Amino acid sequence: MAGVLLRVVCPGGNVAVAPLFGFRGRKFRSQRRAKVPVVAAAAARITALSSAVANSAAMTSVEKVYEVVLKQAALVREERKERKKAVETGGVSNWDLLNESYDRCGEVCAEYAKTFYLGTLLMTPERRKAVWAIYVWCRRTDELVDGPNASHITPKALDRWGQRLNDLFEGRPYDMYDAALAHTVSKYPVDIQPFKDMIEGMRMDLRKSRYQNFDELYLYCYYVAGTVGLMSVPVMGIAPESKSTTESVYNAALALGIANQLTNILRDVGEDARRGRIYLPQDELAQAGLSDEDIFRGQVTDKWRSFMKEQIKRARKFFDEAEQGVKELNAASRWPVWASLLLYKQILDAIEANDYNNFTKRAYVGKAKKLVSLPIAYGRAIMGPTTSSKVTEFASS
Ligand SMILES: CC(C)=CCC/C(C)=C/CC/C(C)=C/CC/C(C)=C/[C@@H]1[C@@H](COP(=O)(O)OP(=O)(O)O)[C@]1(C)CC/C=C(\C)CC/C=C(\C)CCC=C(C)C
Ligand SMILES: [Mn+2]
Repeated sequence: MAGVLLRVVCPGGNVAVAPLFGFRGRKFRSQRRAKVPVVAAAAARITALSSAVANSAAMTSVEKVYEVVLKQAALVREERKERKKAVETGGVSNWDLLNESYDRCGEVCAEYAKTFYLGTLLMTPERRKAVWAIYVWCRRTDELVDGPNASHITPKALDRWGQRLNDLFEGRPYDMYDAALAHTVSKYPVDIQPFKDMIEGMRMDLRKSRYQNFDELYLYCYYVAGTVGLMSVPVMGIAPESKSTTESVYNAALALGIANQLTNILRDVGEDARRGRIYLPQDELAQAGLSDEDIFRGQVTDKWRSFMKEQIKRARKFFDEAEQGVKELNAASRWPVWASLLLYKQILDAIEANDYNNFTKRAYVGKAKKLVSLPIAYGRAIMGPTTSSKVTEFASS
């Protein structure tokens, strides 16, 4: 019987291995996917194309990332066709332990990310648990380079984290948190690629503290945040009545991640500079007559205001692109995603309200505005997919 073994490191270091849940004859998604040769062929063709093309140095980051989006969309599109019935959830032999794993993920999400947690409470219980599991893995990955032990992290440690990810996707989770994600990826058509790419983003954070141009910054934003969008779409679900191409929905999810990360960078300029990190593109700083020293000095000048206005304008463009895709999501997912989008986007308004002083003032959205955003998000969420038929599905054959 294929099963998920929970490897629990006990006090004193010995490892207990407990069957968490056995899938009676069930194949894990990665094994099950082999049953769908079309998916493997589509993915192989796109991988071959993307690796051939990706070798050409001329590819921009947007083109490189779009290759990933095409592959993700192809995988999900084929799974949607194959998934004739609701995903069976049987075969789990220890629901209590699994539900405790999900509950622990929910506690971490509530503790570390109140805004996202608020969004997940607007979801169906099944989707909420899956997003909690994804959130915890993302947070743990970010904490490797952003958390209290960041100074000890090495590329080798990231290699081990990547191996642990492979094990998780193959149904061998290391701990309770991994077990929740192992169940989530066996239940939803979530692919491992965005998770691997997020780890690549952490490698980038280890070796890079400056970004020469927006092409470099875009790739970083894809790695650490656009990936979250790609991870989330299979769980959020695309509305059955949507006429949009899968690629366009994935592009919107990618755009939301990019928009969030750009906003995060603009919010944390002072905090990041104090850690010796400047994510803002060097060429754009120079064009605005600004230097790293201006950022370390932390003075709000007219040059800085003018530079920040352009940066905020670009971040808003990515939010606008993301908004095109939210209405294509499953009805049950639109409210939390609208809420999360509107709340994060308002950080840009807060930076403007602070007269662009993101050196010493942390822009945030107050409780009143958060509360007002919920009914506004609900009103947006009622609007469903565009009914006009769009470009036919990308010909993956
Ligand atoms: C309801 C909802 C949107 C849920 C998504 C929750 C989720 C899985 C979030 C993961 C966030 C995370 C911890 C990622 C690790 C790397 C990281 C820290 C990314 C930055 C997030 C901000 O974290 P925080 O505010 O805590 O910042 P600090 O670490 O304190 O500096 C990021 C800015 C990226 C977050 C990216 C997203 C939430 C993208 C979400 C996109 C979707 C859900 C796609 C929706 C689909 C369409 C079609 C639009
Ligand atoms: Mn962080």
